Amino acid sequence: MDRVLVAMSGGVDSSVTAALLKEQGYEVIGGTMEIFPDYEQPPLDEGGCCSLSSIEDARRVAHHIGIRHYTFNLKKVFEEEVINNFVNEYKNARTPNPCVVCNNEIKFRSLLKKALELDADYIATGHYAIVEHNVNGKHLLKKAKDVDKDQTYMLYGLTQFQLSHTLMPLGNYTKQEVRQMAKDFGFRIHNKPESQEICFVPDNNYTRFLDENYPGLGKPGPVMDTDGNILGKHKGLHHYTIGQRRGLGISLGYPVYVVKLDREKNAVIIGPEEEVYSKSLIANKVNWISIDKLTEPIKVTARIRYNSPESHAKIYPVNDNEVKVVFDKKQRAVTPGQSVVFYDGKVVVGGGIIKENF
Ligand SMILES: Nc1ncnc2c1ncn2[C@@H]1O[C@H](COP(=O)(O)OP(=O)(O)OP(=O)(O)O)[C@@H](O)[C@H]1O
Repeated sequence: MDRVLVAMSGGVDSSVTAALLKEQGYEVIGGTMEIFPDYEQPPLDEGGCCSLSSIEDARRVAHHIGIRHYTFNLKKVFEEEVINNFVNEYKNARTPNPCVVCNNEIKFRSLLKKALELDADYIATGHYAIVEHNVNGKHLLKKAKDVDKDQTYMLYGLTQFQLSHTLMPLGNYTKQEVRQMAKDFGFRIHNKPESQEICFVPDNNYTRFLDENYPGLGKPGPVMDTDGNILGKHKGLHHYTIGQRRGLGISLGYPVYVVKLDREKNAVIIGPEEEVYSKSLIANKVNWISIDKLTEPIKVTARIRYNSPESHAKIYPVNDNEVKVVFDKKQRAVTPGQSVVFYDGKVVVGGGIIKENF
C-alpha cells in the first residue's frame, strides 16, 4: 500500500484531500507545518493558516478520519526562504509572489523531505491542479477543472523529482463539490472561509506588514515622469506597484500611472496609461515541466499574474536560466518580481520570474 503524507492546513481543501486519499486505499499520514514567525502569530481564535486553532482543526480532522498526524516546525526555513525573499524583493523595487517560493522551497522541498523520511511515497496537497505521472516519461502539471480556482500559476516551479512524489487529488473537482464532500465527510470545518491571499500578511496589507516589521526598508524619494522631471515625493518604493493609479497624489490634468520603480534613483516613474503597456519581457530562474529545455522558439499562452487571463506569446531561449517572451498584443503592467507561466492548452510548459519588460 502506498503511503502519503497529506499537507493539512486545517482548511476544507486539504481535509478533503486526506479523506479522499484514504478512501482510495492509500495509507495516509497528516502533517501540518508551523510557519509563521513568532512576531506574526495570529490570535488564538483567528484561525488563519497554521495558527494554533488551525493546527487543532487539522488534528481533529485527522482523528475524525482515523489517521496519524504530525506537526512540523518549519518557522526557521520559512523565514529564511520565504519571508526574507519577500522583504528583499520589495527592497529591490520588485513585486514578489511568496506562494511560488513557498511551494518550491517549503511545501515541496522541506515538507517533502519530511515525508520521505517517514517512508512516504508521496506528499499530497489540496491545491487545485492536476499532476499526471509518467506521461511519455514526464510528470505533467495541468490546469484544474475549476478554472477559477486553478493554482498552477503558483506551482510551475516544481521539478520532475518533486512532481514524481506529488498527488493533487482535487484538480478534477470544483470548489463547490469539495465543500459538499467536506460536509458529507462530517467535517466541522466544511464552511470555513477561504484562506487569505498571503498567509503571513494580516489582512493582505503588505505595506503595513513591511513598515511595522521592517522599518527603514524604503526611503521617501522623488516621483518623476519618464523624462526625469520631478513631480512630487513618494513614501518608499514598496508602497507602489506598476500600473497603480491611486495614491500618487499628483494631478497633471490626465490620469497617470506608475510605469516603473527605479531602484538606482529611488524614484517612482509615472506616465500616461499607454506607457504601462509592454510587448516583451525577460524572465529568469526558469523551470521547465513538459519540455526538457527550450532549444527553439515556441508558441504558448502566458499568464503574467495569478488572476490575469492567458495571452498568446512566443518564447525564445536566452540561456539555460533565462527566456524572452514576446506577446502577440501588448500587456498591461508587466511587473518585475511576478512570475510568468507558460501553457500549451491545459498543460504547464514552465515558467520563470519577470526580470525586465520592454
Ligand atoms: N500550514 C500548513 N501545513 C500543511 N500544509 C499546508 C499548510 N498551509 C497550506 N498547506 C497545503 O497547501 C495547500 C494549498 O495552500 P493554500 O494556502 O492555497 O490553501 P487553501 O487552498 O485554502 O487550502 P485549505 O482549504 O486546505 O487551507 C493546502 O491545501 C495544503 O495542502
